[in-house]
Amino acid sequence: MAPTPAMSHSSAFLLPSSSSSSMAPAGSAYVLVVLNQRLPRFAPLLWDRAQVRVCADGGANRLFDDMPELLPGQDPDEVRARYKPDVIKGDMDSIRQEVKEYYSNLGTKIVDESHDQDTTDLHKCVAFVTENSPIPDKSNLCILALGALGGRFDHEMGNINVLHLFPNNRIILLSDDCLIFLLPRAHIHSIHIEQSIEGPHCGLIPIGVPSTSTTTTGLQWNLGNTSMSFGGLISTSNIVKEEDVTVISDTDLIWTISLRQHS
Ligand SMILES: Nc1ncnc2c1ncn2[C@@H]1O[C@H](COP(=O)(O)OP(=O)(O)OP(=O)(O)O)[C@@H](O)[C@H]1O
Ligand SMILES: Cc1ncc(C[n+]2csc(CCO)c2C)c(N)n1
Repeated sequence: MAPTPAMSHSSAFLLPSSSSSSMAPAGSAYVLVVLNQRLPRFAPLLWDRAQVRVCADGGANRLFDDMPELLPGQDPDEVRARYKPDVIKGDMDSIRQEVKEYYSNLGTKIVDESHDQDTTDLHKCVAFVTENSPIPDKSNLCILALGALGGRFDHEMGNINVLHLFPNNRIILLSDDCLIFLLPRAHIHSIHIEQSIEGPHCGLIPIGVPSTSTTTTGLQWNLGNTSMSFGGLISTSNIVKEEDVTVISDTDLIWTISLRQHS
């Protein structure tokens, strides 16, 4: 039998610049996707670490309005000119005209897909990144979606669906309060916990299909060859207990962990 492939995960991209281990994990190429919710406090930090920056439709309004507020004491016009997205993509029903013109005049590529009313703006942006982004080695790509959680429930579910639509891409959904990513089935997942910025609350959730066998280490309530399903057991309000958590499961699972508020 072929050995189970290993996959490691880390939130080191959220470590402050002063931290000794704050650099992106070796080789990761970050792409930022700004969604249409208030920018999280760490947006400027992740912007600087990203190689490509994309706004999903109304996300461009948030960049325009919120970035100067996150950087008080700096000239708002200079901030706006400095934080110029590479691409704005979506069905363009939420971006304000003045914002579209402003970034278009700065050279941002505008991709209007108003004809497609069957896929979300996040879906459109992830498709753009995986198909067209200038990053040469797509295997190192990690897409950080800002403002993906904590808002309208239909949007949150649409965002989680994007994780399942692109199971072979690393996509992390972020808000000020927590992050979420997919653990594709049949890998041994090793999740390094950055204790200064995340935890202790976490969850492992089988969205879509029940798991018949999930095994974990490093949690207060570990699973041992346990099945999970909606209507049965799902792991919420769990607690990380070790620096590394391992998960193996026969179906895709969602991993979520709380973000510390002082970070
Ligand atoms: N309240 C929210 N909660 C979570 N994600 C959101 C929320 N609002 C927007 N998003 C994300 O930002 C993307 C762009 O948002 P935008 O408001 O431009 O979309 P939209 O298609 O115009 O929404 P709708 O027409 O349903 O209001 C969405 O595709 C979604 O991924
Ligand atoms: C069954 C079904 N439900 C909802 C929509 C609407 N919808 C889904 S994604 C999207 C674009 C949002 O920018 C819109 C309008 C649909 N097409 N099909």
